[in-house]
Amino acid sequence: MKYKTCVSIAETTPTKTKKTLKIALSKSDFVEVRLDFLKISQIPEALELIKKNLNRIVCTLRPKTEGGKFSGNEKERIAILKLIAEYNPYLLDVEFNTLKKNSDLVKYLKTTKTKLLVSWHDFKKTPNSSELKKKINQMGKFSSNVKIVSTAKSTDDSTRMLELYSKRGKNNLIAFAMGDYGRISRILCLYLGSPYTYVSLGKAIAPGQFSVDEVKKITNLKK
Ligand SMILES: O=C1C[C@@](O)(C(=O)O)C[C@@H](O)[C@@H]1O
Repeated sequence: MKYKTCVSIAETTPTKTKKTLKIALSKSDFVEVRLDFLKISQIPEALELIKKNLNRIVCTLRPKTEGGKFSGNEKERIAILKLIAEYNPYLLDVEFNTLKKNSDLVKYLKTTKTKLLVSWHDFKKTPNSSELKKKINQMGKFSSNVKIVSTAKSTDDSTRMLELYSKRGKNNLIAFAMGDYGRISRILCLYLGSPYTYVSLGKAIAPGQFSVDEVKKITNLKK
């Protein structure tokens, strides 16, 4: 069994994105390109530069309200999400809150072949089990690829996120917690069925992220 990684990259120019992507792809199964770190005008160029590798790329365009850096307005973000969908990446990450508010976008994405990863983050805490389960059920209405990420303030918070794997039904679930207390869940999620875990190339872009080398060392202990 191979435990898979997804390196998150967050560069600020299309050229740097391409360069870092090459390194990331040589070390990791998948790469998440955080397109929200680019200026709006640079995103089409970046997509052209990386299109050859999009079958291993998760595209993310996170708004500021969800912890991202996208600098434009929501109308612009929706238009760019539609553009990204045309490139048919391995997965297109779209927030649950965005999908709930934009039935037009949901309809449009259905007309493309793009596989959607519906995501939800809590940057402050880990909700209780029943809230988490309810959330997953609601998210599953948009896609069978579901990602739910919380912030752990205790080991118990982290465990609660991992318990979700026994309730995932038919969903491809990615569930773990950010923060120091969540670090263990970034590894254990792999052993519970997560398709991959998010890692960095060295500098963490989210609280508690391991580097790709660290995760490889750990997962190679058990083959
Ligand atoms: O949702 C996630 C997970 C993440 O926040 C992490 O904690 O590793 C990193 C983000 O780039 C990605 O979109």
